Amino acid sequence: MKPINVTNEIGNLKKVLLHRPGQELENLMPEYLERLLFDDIPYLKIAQEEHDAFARILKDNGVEVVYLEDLAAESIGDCDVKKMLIREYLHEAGVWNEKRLEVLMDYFLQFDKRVLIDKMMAGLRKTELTNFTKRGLKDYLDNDYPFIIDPMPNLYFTRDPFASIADGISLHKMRTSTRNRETLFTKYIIKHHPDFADYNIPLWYDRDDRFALEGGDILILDKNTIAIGISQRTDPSAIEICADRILRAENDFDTVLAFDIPKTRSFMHLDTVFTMVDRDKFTIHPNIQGGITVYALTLDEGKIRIDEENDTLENILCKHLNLNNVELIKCGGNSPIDAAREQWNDGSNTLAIKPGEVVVYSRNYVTNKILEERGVKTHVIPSSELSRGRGGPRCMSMPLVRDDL
Ligand SMILES: NC(=O)NCCC[C@H](N)C(=O)O
Repeated sequence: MKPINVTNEIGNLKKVLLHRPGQELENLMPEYLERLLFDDIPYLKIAQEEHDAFARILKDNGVEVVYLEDLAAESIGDCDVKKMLIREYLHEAGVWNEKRLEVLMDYFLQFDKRVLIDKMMAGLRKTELTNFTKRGLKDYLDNDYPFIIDPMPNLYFTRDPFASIADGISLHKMRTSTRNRETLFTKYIIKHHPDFADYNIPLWYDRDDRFALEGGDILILDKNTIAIGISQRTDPSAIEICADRILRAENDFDTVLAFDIPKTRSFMHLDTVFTMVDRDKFTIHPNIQGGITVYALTLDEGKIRIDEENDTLENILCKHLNLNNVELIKCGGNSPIDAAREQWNDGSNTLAIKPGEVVVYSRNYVTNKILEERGVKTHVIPSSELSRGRGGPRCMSMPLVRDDL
């Protein structure tokens, strides 16, 4: 079996990548929430219990669950790789002072692989380093800043740093430096992990590419069609570059639909406002139904051709997915109050585990009831704490293998 195979959004989910939230959440402080892209501080113990319930539901439904932290640790086959990873991690965390680098290399090298990965993810408090002394000018200026290395609290949103597409991945350049560091783990996994390294996995985008692209914006609507959001997190030029590479490769994809969505935090990624739940059913944020523009990117005589689609979202989806009818299921139904509240908690962000079966957050009960009434089976997970990071079940998962449809 190829290590990556994803040609749709809703086929039987076979293997998925998660990250169990860890100490990185305990390093969140009110002062720095905005920069770290959080709106509140989850209670770690309960967040872990909720996350375990998520993983349990997936496993009970035949999905193999693998964890980012395990794969990253298993990628460190020898001491050279370990050193390379730590060095790159430190550089990307903004450490450049030679003396500080040396001390931190020694600090991280003392740990076994799995503990090392947890430590890297958690970040480093000044109090954890015995004899922390001021080295660079920055240390004098940041006197009150409690971290030597920032935590990576968004890691449990495995949807974003890379996306599985056909037998390859797009490895992302993230919009913000806090999230860009996350993609380093994927880089090492595909290069060094025994389950991935031998496959020469195609890269449709790379973290060294110039423009921002995030996985929450990428939805594989069917084996021919990929949707990518032009959003607060994803640049149009990144979509063109990625589309060009995918459309030229040997696979069935022939169209990339670029959805121009509002560039605001509440619309963050395309999957914040639009997910696929069945062959012809989608959840949506009520506000996108009327007013979004979609551009169809195809290859025409070896060059990317762009067509602006001037039609309703329903008609655009019917046309490209060869369907007679599609159902758009509004988050929160017809009540603007329920819609706003449940949208805040990712009511439109569902993870399909097979056609017409999705994982959803318990707190979005209005939307969940509507889904059930429309014939969609919901697997409900607890959601008091996980939702505080502003992502739902789709954001918290990256499919590695799905059945083709
Ligand atoms: N695909 C997604 O919408 N992921 C959710 C990411 C939430 C995270 N706190 C962020 O702002 O990046």
